[in-house]
Amino acid sequence: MHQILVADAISADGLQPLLEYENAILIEKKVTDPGVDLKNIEALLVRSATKVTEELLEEMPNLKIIARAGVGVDNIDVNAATRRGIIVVNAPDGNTISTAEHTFAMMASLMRKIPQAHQSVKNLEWKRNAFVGQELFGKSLGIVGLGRIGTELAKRAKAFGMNIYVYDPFLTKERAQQLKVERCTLDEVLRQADIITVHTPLTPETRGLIDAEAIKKTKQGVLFLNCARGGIIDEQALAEYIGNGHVGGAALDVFAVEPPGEHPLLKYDNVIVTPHLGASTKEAQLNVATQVAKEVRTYFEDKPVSNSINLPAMSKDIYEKIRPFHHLSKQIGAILSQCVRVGVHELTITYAGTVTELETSYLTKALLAGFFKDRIDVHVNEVNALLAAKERGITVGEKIAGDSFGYANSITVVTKMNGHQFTIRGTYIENYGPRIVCLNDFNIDFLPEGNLLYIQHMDRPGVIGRVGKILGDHSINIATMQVGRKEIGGEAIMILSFDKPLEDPALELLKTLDDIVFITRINL
Ligand SMILES: NC(=O)c1ccc[n+]([C@@H]2O[C@H](COP(=O)([O-])OP(=O)(O)OC[C@H]3O[C@@H](n4cnc5c(N)ncnc54)[C@H](O)[C@@H]3O)[C@@H](O)[C@H]2O)c1
Ligand SMILES: O=C(O)CC[C@@H](O)C(=O)O
Repeated sequence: MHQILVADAISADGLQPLLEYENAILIEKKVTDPGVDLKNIEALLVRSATKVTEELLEEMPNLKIIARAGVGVDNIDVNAATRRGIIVVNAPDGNTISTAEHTFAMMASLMRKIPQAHQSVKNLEWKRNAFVGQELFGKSLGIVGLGRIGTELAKRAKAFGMNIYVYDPFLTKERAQQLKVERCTLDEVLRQADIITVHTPLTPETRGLIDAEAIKKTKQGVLFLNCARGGIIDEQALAEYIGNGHVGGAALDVFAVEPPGEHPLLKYDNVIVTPHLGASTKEAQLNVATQVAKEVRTYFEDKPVSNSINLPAMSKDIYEKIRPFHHLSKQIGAILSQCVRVGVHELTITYAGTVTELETSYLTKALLAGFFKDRIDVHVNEVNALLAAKERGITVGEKIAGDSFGYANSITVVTKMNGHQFTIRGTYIENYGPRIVCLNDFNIDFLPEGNLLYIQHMDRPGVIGRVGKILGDHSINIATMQVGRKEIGGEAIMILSFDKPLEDPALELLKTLDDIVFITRINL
């Protein structure tokens, strides 16, 4: 049973895919609540309240997936999760419309002073002259960050007759033309806009993007909106420029620290605020909860997740194509690890034939995950495989080759250690399955599954018989046996498979046989 901790308030209807999943137990508690057994939690579902820090991850050794029911993952230490092989997924578009609508509502409210007028009437006043506003029509809206939310906002602002100026380093000319917005530098946006709104993620680059220097360049009376993340607009600078009258007002849904407490910005009448409500609609909460619940279930069903922050995205169709090679790569890595029981410093993986049409970097990571599986304490998967190799000084190379050795496809790994090298090649044969076709430069053909024994020996009469006798004496049934050699009388190999793991006494006796060069169990 997978234990899933729902640590923040997440729509119960949206959690349905997990509630209906017979292999999961849902625990709806905060991470700090007494009695929560963090050690056994395998999936953690959060919004923005729970801070998923490295310290928290240390207390959760079995955690495999963190799901953020929303867009921003700045409350999650993604690097720490990646190091531990924990997949981080989010719900990137479930709350786009709600947040764009909220930003629009904040902009309209700020321009028409609706919150202030509302409060005044509630205070039994009737001051019609005190709340003269401005029209949106004909005004210039500067959008910093034209992603999902920025784009939806731009469409709505266009419909209100606003002129849109956008700064987004990743916005193409074609896309700007299509959306009928003007592509500008940040300086141009700052100088031309009557209202400036930010819709970027909070990153080291965007933190303080709108600072005192930037605000100085804006028009007298400019209005600022922040419904993205606190900190993109420097709050101290904003307070200073509202205080000196240069900035005409601001509408803020987010703060650098939430809740903001006694904050200098809160004392100004021309600053309107909401408590991080951008995504707080029934529709958005249902969307994001359903998206992440499906992702977590998909993950536990061993299928590819679609919205991972730290794994390449893959559609179901692509995954179906890559799946057999993914399995083969893992098995190759595991065989390599068990055949080469010394430290390695270089691994080169070469792909040839039909497999090259797929995302081979994902296969390389799978091979490394198989390689590290029984070698190191850390749980290694496709998320942290490259990092695990780097941390251990292993250079990983990936190549595409034209020659697939007569097969429709081939995956070959060559590893280097102490002046030697070891090669394994596998292929996937349609309607037949995965096969290992080369092991330590010997041509062979075996299924990489189950309890195997790899014996390298001299090609002399009687060796196979003596091996068979020892196994028979220990009541070990040989399920399959494949042999290969390079030349008559030289070295040869045999790969045996058994119905149950080979036990130590038989292995030790086999090692004493003449003509045996190398022998090792391979458990897959
Ligand atoms: N208030 C809320 O409740 C709420 C709800 C949803 C999202 N958000 C916030 O809004 C942000 C945007 O969401 P989205 O779904 O539109 O994300 P998105 O990824 O679709 O868009 C982000 C855009 O920012 C641009 N960008 C990145 N760095 C930039 C930079 N230095 N300067 C200018 N542009 C830059 C990107 O190119 C991208 O187009 C999220 O990261 C999240 O923090 C807040
Ligand atoms: O969980 C929320 O309500 C906030 C979500 C929002 O900040 C996001 O980044 O998606």
